[in-house]
Amino acid sequence: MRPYHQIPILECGEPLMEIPLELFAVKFPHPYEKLGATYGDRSPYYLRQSVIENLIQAQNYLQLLHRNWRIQIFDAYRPIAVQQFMVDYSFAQAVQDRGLTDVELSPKQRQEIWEAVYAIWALPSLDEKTPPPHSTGAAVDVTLVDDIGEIVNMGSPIDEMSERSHPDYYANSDRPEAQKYHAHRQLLQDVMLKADFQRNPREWWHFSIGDQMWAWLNNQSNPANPVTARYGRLA
Ligand SMILES: C[C@@H](N)C(=O)N[C@H](C)C(=O)O
Ligand SMILES: [Zn+2]
Repeated sequence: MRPYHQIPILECGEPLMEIPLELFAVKFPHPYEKLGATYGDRSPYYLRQSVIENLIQAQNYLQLLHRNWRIQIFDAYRPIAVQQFMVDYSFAQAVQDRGLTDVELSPKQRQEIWEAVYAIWALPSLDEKTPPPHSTGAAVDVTLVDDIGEIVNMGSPIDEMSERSHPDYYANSDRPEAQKYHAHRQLLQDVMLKADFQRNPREWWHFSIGDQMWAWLNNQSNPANPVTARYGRLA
């Protein structure tokens, strides 16, 4: 259980729709499809209708500051089966990165790796009260591309299982490079928050509106006006 799972969900029934990809930059081929994840009759480029509207707003704010920059969509809707696929993939990858195989893992090593996996991935829970954020169609993983179509350097890749994924990892550095990464992360956060998204406190790239994490973060900063989640699990 994460703290945001205490938030009640009052599903509003808003449809899941295809993101108008021509308006944004898009990570292609999709990183999880490339690994073999399957989406049935939907694709990872779906979100709830008003989440798409807010994402367009965020990009409009961005373009007031940098006329030809765009939000790049890395991932959006994720069925529970894909959440499970990515959790299993990330565990296997972490085992391999340590130069080990599954059968060689001690119970302590196994536990450490699962902790690292679940530090950035949500549990693929089938309980309707604790849906993984992307399975609600309310969460999106994004970065920025500049006017020549280059990905803006945020100082670490999306989905890296390390401290560098923390939004403020570079906040207090004296290194000019690090200060630039932090400024880029702040710019992404500023335009997304201006369009009412909230950012996952553990990941510089993950934003959502209307799910439990969003409601919990809103309630942390504005306890006098508590909100509930309006989007629950879709698949
Ligand atoms: C790991 C990243 N892509 C992500 O989406 N993390 C959140 C917490 C999730 O799994 O919902
Ligand atoms: Zn995410």
